Amino acid sequence: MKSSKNIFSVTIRSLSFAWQTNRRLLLLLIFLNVFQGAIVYLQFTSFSAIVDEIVRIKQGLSDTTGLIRSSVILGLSFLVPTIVGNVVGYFRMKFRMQQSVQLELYKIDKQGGLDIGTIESNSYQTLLRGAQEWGSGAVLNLQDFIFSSATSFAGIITSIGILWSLNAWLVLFAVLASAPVYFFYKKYSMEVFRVRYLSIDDHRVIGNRISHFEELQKAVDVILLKLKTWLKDQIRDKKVTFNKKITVAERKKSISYGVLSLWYLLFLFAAIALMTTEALAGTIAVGGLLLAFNTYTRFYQTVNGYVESISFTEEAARYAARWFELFELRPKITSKANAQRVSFPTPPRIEFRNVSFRYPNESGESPLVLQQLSFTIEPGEKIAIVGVNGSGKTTLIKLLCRIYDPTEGGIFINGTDLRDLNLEDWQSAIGILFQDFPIYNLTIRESIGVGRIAANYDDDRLRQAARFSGADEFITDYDQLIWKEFKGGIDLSKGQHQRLAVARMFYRNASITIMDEPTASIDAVTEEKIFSSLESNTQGKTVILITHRFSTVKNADKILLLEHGKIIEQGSHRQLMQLAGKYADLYTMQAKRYLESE
Ligand SMILES: Nc1ncnc2c1ncn2[C@@H]1O[C@H](COP(=O)(O)OP(=O)(O)OP(=O)(O)O)[C@@H](O)[C@H]1O
Repeated sequence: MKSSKNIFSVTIRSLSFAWQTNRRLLLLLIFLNVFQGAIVYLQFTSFSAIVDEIVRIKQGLSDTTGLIRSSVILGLSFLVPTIVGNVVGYFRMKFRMQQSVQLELYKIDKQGGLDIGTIESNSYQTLLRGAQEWGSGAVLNLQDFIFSSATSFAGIITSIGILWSLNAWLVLFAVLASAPVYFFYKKYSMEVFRVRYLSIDDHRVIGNRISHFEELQKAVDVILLKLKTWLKDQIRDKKVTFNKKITVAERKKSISYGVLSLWYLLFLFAAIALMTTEALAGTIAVGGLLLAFNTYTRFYQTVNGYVESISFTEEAARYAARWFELFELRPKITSKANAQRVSFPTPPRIEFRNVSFRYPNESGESPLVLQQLSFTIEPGEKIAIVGVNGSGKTTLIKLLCRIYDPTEGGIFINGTDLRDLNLEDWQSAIGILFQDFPIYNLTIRESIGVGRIAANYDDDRLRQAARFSGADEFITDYDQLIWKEFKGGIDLSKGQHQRLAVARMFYRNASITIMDEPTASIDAVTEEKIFSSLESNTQGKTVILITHRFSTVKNADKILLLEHGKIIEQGSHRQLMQLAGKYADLYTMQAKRYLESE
């Protein structure tokens, strides 16, 4: 019941999506499918008319006029569906392709507008995996179901009409013969289906294990760590278990179908007995007998086919529902309706006032990762944030970029609460390089240029950014594609990728530049070069640097030391060293290790 409700509501939504994107084609297809469902019965009626005409001619009761007319109709009843079938095939293909593009674009549109909190939530990820399982095919299959329903309904109604006109008992027999079909499909066909789809996780594991033999990085470990047998055993075990389950389900299905066929035959015999008795009594002609038999068997086939498609569609509906749930998601971090439009050609004053934060968590309250943070960043200041792993450094800058909003307290930009500023305006004033930055499979020009698309890949600006980051040392051609799988594409080392990412930040040239471990994979010489470029080219701009290398923070105007989400010390390097607290300890420890290793 629940699944029928689900299939119904999701099918209506897929219909409404199709209606919004191409209603003309949708209506045309529904009409043509209804036509296809009904026209086949014209073949049966005209054929039975031919038989009756022949009998009458033989008995000398008629001339050939009726025979010729019925023959022409029979010919047309074969010709027209063939033509219509081809037309329907073409339009269905066109419709499917159009819908598939529309669905993907609509999904991207929705996903692109979401906030990070939603994207990283478990429920969103589950939803996404569900939607990806069948891809847009899940929704397209539902739309196909609408068309096949049109054909089936037209067929069922026409055949009931014909059977009724011949003998009302035939309708009862046909309905009773078909009645258990749904139950059998639901129980046994779906069982096979369910085994397949419940094994999706196992198939995922199999796919993952196979990937160890196919992907270069993993294949290296397979050879060096001798993982072949270990992986092969896992693949075999999963496959054998799956095969056993599917064999059991298939066996049950074929036995149940045997029982179903016997039930059908029972009513078929009853129908044949009824009709032959009538034919012998002369209440119906031989043609009528033929028509009854053809219509009766066709009715059963149509119901059978339709029920099978319902079972399949119920499964598709489950996945299609994920698509529609995705479409309904709304970002939680948005601009207020009356948000203040701003632009920051020069950096603003930033103030954190008693900011506390916990990550959104669907399964209960997560711990506070930032607690009562209060500090200011004056325009043009160079700030460094240091602290051990997990102390909250990255989280702090995520709040500043308004990827999340504080749980308590507020961030004030030139005195205005960040939540009252236009989100896009604020984010376009910031350039941020995260430690796990993305690698773009683009050309070098694009890979740097995406830092500010609006600057339109300005050549001088690109070259300057590459020089500042040290990326110019390995760039020979700005149109070189960084994608090894493509012909002529190249791969870069981790550090080279990071240099490009830093170049992207220089190219962005934002009023507030934030860099989270920007030189983690970069050699010492280039690191030095990047920091001196940063110093000389960000005059008057605010720079926030997160790092574990204390040697790189000495020149910062202000250093914040975080521990367990709290600022435990803040000040310049000199002030903190004089304080002789935790910062001084950490700095001295690192410096000592350098000196010892010399
Ligand atoms: N998306 C998230 N959801 C839930 N908790 C998170 C998330 N990201 C980070 N945390 C938690 O918040 C705390 C602070 O993490 P954060 O990444 O800010 O630390 P960090 O100081 O930048 O660490 P590192 O030096 O390792 O980069 C950690 O305990 C971490 O587990």
